[in-house]
Amino acid sequence: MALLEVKNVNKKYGNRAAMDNVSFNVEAGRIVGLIGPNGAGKSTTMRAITGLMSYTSGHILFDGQSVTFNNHSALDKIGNLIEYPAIYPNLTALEHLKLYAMDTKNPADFKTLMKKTQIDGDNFGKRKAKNFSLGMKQRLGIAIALIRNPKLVILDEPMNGLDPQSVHDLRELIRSLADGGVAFLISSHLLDELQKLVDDVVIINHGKIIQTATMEMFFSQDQVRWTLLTNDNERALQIIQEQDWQASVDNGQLQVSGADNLQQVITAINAANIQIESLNTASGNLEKSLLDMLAADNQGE
Ligand SMILES: Nc1ncnc2c1ncn2[C@@H]1O[C@H](COP(=O)(O)OP(=O)(O)OP(=O)(O)O)[C@@H](O)[C@H]1O
Repeated sequence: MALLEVKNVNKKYGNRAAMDNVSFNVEAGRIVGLIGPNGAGKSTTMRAITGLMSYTSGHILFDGQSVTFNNHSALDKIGNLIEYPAIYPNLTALEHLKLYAMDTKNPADFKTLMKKTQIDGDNFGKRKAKNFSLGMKQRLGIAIALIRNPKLVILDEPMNGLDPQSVHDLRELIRSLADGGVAFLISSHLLDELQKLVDDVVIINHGKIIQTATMEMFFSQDQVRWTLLTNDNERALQIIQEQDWQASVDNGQLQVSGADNLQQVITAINAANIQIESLNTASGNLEKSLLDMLAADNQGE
């Protein structure tokens, strides 16, 4: 059984469906990216899972227990950074943890938690939160989310406003916590960053889930495999299409897919006396794949 099961959940604001038959699972220890354009329904979905909001129909099961607006018992095992926890300017990191642990029966060991979330270094110590950088506050927020030893942590746009080093540190932190068995559901607009982090993607558009896949599956559907620059792209395009492979010219580069291997492509182009000036194996690009998928979904409406 999945750790989190969201099944056929609907949520309406007036006549407008913010969640339209939303279904997806989160397995233990997986990092799942909830991705979609502005207004797609990401925050609404996250709020429903944390019991912060009622939903019209469907069900949400966490660790086998039902989560609704009126039933929060499962929530002891879900940490979240949706409604940002209050950070008190005059308290240190440790004082925050003590405060947030007050209503918790078995809080995480503070020392271990501080080490895990890297809020134990010289930078923290006796410093008060008013002197923390955004990245430090973000790590403290995650530490607070982890105080109940949750099995799932939900993070809404956790990388917003962070500098590249802090984004990198946060990514490493999330990965190490997931390796320790904590599952994550993360929304972010920073798709390059998300791509480096997540195991699974759930794509939402206009309140509907349009795809759920592992990151690997997602990119195996991404057809572009090689990018080539030749001294005669138009002719090379023709040659490739004659072989029944797929090709297009994009930004002055040939995008090729469908051949069994790169050598076949090179051989065919060389045989036509066309010079290859550069070539790259295209790695999957979440942003491009997502934009293509949304364009197709929006067109189908
Ligand atoms: N309290 C509310 N009352 C009425 N409509 C709402 C409310 N909250 C959200 N909506 C609408 O529901 C839809 C989904 O909003 P939601 O905030 O979940 O999207 P999102 O994917 O999180 O967007 P963003 O990336 O911009 O935060 C949007 O059309 C939004 O305008």
